[in-house]
Amino acid sequence: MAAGRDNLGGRSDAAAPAAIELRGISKAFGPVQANRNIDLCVPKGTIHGIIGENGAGKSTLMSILYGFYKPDAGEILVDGRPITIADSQTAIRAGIGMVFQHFKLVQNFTVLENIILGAEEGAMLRPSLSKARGVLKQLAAEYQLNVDPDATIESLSVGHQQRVEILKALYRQAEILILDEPTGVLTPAEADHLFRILEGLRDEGKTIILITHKLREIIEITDNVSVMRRGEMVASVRTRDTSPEELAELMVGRKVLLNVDKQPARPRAPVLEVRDLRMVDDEGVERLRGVSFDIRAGEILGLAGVSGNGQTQLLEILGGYPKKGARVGGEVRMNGRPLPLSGSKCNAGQRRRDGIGHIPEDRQVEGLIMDFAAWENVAFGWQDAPEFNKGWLMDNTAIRADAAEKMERFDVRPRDPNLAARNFSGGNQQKIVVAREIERNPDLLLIGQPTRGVDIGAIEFIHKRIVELRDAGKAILLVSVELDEILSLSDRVAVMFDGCIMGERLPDQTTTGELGLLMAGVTDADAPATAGIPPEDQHPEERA
Ligand SMILES: Nc1ncnc2c1ncn2[C@@H]1O[C@H](COP(=O)(O)OP(=O)(O)OP(=O)(O)O)[C@@H](O)[C@H]1O
Repeated sequence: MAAGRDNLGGRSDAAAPAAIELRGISKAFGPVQANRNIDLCVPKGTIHGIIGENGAGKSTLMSILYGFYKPDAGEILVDGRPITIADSQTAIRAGIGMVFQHFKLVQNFTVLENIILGAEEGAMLRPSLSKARGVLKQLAAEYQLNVDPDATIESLSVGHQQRVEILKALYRQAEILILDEPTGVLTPAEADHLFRILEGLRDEGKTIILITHKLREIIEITDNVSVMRRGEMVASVRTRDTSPEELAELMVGRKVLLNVDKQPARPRAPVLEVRDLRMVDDEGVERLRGVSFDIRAGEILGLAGVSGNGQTQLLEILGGYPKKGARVGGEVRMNGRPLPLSGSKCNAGQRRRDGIGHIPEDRQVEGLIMDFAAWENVAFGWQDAPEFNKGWLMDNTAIRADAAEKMERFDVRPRDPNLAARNFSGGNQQKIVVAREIERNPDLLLIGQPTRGVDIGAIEFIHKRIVELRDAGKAILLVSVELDEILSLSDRVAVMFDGCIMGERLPDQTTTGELGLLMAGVTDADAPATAGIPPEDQHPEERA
C-alpha cells in the first residue's frame, strides 16, 4: 500500500463514528482458516467495498456479521456497542440487513407479502399488509425503489426482485445494508440504477457494505475499500487514493492483466451452424423465435443479453438437455452433421462425444453435484473415459490423480480433492467446472457466464485459457451478461432479446451503449437478424 495513506482497518475513523467495527474476528472450518484476526471499521454513512480473491473469506465474515456463523474469536461493535449476533433475528434487531446473491423471496407470493413475511410476528395479515403498503409507498418515493406491491415475485425482472430484497431490509429498519455481489445478475442500466439507490441511502445516513469482484464498481461507488486475502484483511484504504491496478495487486499478491491480451481471430470452416432454432416451453411460452448463427473454428462468438431472453434455453438445447416438455424446431449442425434436438439421442453424454464441452450458467445446479467430492466432480460426465476405467471397474486412483492435477493447474483452493463441492467458495466451484470442460479440448465450447463470482486473478486465467482454446482452432460460444467480458473476449458479438438475435457487431466497432440498446430490444434496423450467415444460407423470410 502506498505510504502516507490512511489505513482505515481496525479502528474507527475520527471524522465519522463507526457503524460497524470488527476486532480480531477469526473463524475456522476444520483445517481451513476462513477468517484470521480480522479488524474492520466501517464509518457511518459510507459505502464500504470488500474485495478479495475467491475463498478469501468475505462471505464468511459477512455471515458472522449477519449471525449465520459464530466466530471462534473476536468482537463485533454496532454503533460503538459490543454485541453478540447469535442469529439473523439479532442482526436485524441491531439494524443490519442483508441482500444475498441468491434472493430469499417466495416466488408465488406478492411483493407486499414477501416484505412482511417474518417481519410481523403474530400479527394478522390484513393490517400488516396495509401498513406495509403505506411504508412501501414512502420508501419507493424516497429511494426510487418502485415496484408494484401486488405483483408476484415470479413476474418481476431480476433487477426488480433485488429491489424487493432491499425494500425488505429497509422495512425492517436496516441502518446497515450488506449486499453480496449485487450486480452479478443485473444489466448495466439496472446496475446504474442500483448505484443511484445506494448513493441515496448513503446520503440519508445509512451505511452500505458492498462485496464485489468488479473493481470498476468499487472505484465508481465506494468511499472506502477493504481487501481480503487468504482469510486476512490486508488493506483498508480510501477509494479516491487507490486505483484498480493497485487493488488487483493487493487482492492477488501479484500484478494482474486487467485487459484480455489476444491476437485477431483466424476463423476457418464453420463448426456450429444454427438455423431458425425455435423453442416453446412446457407452459407454451415461446423462448426461442427463429435463432440463426454460425461459429467457425478459431473464433469466439459472444452472445450478449439480459438474462431470461432465451440464452439459457439456447445453451440447454445445444448442450443436449432441453427442458422437459419443450418443443424444439429448426436445425443445428456440428461439423456438418445434424444434431438431434429431441428424443433419446439428444443428451449431454452424446453431445460430449460429438465434441461439445459445456460450462453451464448455473454451476450449482447443472455444473456440479454439490454433495460429491471435488475429484468426483472433475470426472463428472467423463467417468466412462478409457483412462478412468480398469476393466469393469472405475479407476479411482487415476480419477483422483487427474483431479489433483487439474486443481493444481486451475489453482482451485483449498487444493483438497476430497472436499465436497458445496464446501468450496463460489469462485472455486466455478474453477472446478471450467477445468473439467476446457481441459477436454472440445471442438465447440459452450460457456454460460464463465466468470460469475470469480475473482480477477482467476478471470485473467480463465480468459487466457478460452483464448488459447480459440487459437487452437476451436469454436466458442460465450454467453455473458458482462458486457466488458463479451467485448474483450469475443471476435463477434450477437445480441439476444426476447428469443431473437437483434443484431451483430464487431467488438472494436461498437460501444456498451449501443449493445445496451440492442439488449433492451431497441430494433437495430441496420443489422441483419442473422448473425454471421451468408445471405444464401438464410431463411427466405429473413432474406426478405
Ligand atoms: N461451511 C463450510 N465448510 C467448510 N469450509 C468452508 C465453509 N464455508 C466456507 N468454507 C471455506 O472457507 C474459505 C472462505 O470461504 P468464503 O466463502 O468466505 O470466501 P469468499 O471470499 O466469499 O469467496 P468467493 O469470492 O469465491 O465467494 C474457503 O476456503 C471455503 O472453502
